[in-house]
Amino acid sequence: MEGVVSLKGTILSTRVSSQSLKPSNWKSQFAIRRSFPCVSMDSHEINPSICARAQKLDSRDAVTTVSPISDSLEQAEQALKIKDWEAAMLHEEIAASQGITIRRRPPTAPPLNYVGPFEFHARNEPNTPRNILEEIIWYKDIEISEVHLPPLLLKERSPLDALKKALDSAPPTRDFIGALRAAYQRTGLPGLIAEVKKASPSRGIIREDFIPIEIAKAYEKGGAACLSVLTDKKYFKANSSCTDFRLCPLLCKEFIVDAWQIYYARTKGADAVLLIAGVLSDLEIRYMVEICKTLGLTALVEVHDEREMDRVLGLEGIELVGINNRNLETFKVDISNTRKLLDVRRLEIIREKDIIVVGESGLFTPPDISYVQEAGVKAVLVGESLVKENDPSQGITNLFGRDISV
Ligand SMILES: O=P(O)(O)OC[C@@H](O)[C@@H](O)c1c[nH]c2ccccc12
Repeated sequence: MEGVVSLKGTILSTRVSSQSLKPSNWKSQFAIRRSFPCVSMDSHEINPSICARAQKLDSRDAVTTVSPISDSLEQAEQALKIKDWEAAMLHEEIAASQGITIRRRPPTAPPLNYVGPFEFHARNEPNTPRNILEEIIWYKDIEISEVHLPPLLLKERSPLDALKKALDSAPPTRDFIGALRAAYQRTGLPGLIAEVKKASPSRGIIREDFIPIEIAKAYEKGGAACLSVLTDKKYFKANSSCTDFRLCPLLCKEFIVDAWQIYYARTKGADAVLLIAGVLSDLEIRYMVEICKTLGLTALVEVHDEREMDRVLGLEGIELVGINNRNLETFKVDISNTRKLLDVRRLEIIREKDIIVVGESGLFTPPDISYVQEAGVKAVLVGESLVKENDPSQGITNLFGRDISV
């Protein structure tokens, strides 16, 4: 069985035999030291016993140095994978303590994406995703890191070092929030983030003749302040990575579970990325928002319920918050969700922190736009109602009840 392991920054291909793991001895075979290059764990955020385990088990983003006591690389690889899996289990504990119901990985066995002896792990009930968001998240992990996409794994085709190098010559990012503010001031209506998406798990194929660049151009002509491009291939049928149209500022709409994806999006022309609070812990959001800032990207942090909203409003450095009217676990859409989350107390925090709120999903008519605007949003994210129009540019005029391009 083929396996790949990165030791001391070198990518090495190894052959992993199904026999190579002996659970009783893998821990004693190797000394594993890890360091935390950029994450500091605030002990006040996490309960002390978790914190103690965190120090023991370390973080998924840690840099790993392995000193093989025996000369078997295969066993080193297995030890690393088990360690990683243990750390992921710790993550689940932290996430659960913050009310996150989406499990990042199957709970009762190492995830499907692990090769080697774990490939025969049981497909029992807890290892079946409970809803579509969980399924997407589990698959995303496989897609970016472990699954064998020919000829190489996605992450290994573009390792972080290569992405960082590519960024040295990348054009600067454009001001996503600035564009939304300017549109709001110019039109008196919420700034439009117009979404380029071919399909979704809830709606199926939305548009058959789907040419992203044509749709993007029509959006810009119709007065969109920013674009959003869905890049998930399996569930949203995207046919490109975050295409850099070089039109208005661009949001790369991905299910981000790994900081590597942020770098990748930046090299593909993104000016902003989506962070979903229902999937990411507070620490991860803070960490990823910091990465975004160093890369000049805007983070749109998406919430769906009150608990997520309060978590996100309590974090430092948040500038753009999206309220998704669609429950990604059930697909139910209800635009009154925007109003429900924007009560007087939260609106006050939003004003104090100078946060822009984006109303997302299920917006089809001028009354829908007025409704979320009155609730307090200064921007909207709209896909389906525009994509399915023959002329998406005219779709924008219909949506706002007037031509917002002038
Ligand atoms: O097509 P709609 O209902 O106008 O929705 C657009 C956008 O809000 C939706 O695509 C979306 C919002 N958040 C997401 C997170 C992942 C995938 C998709 C989304």
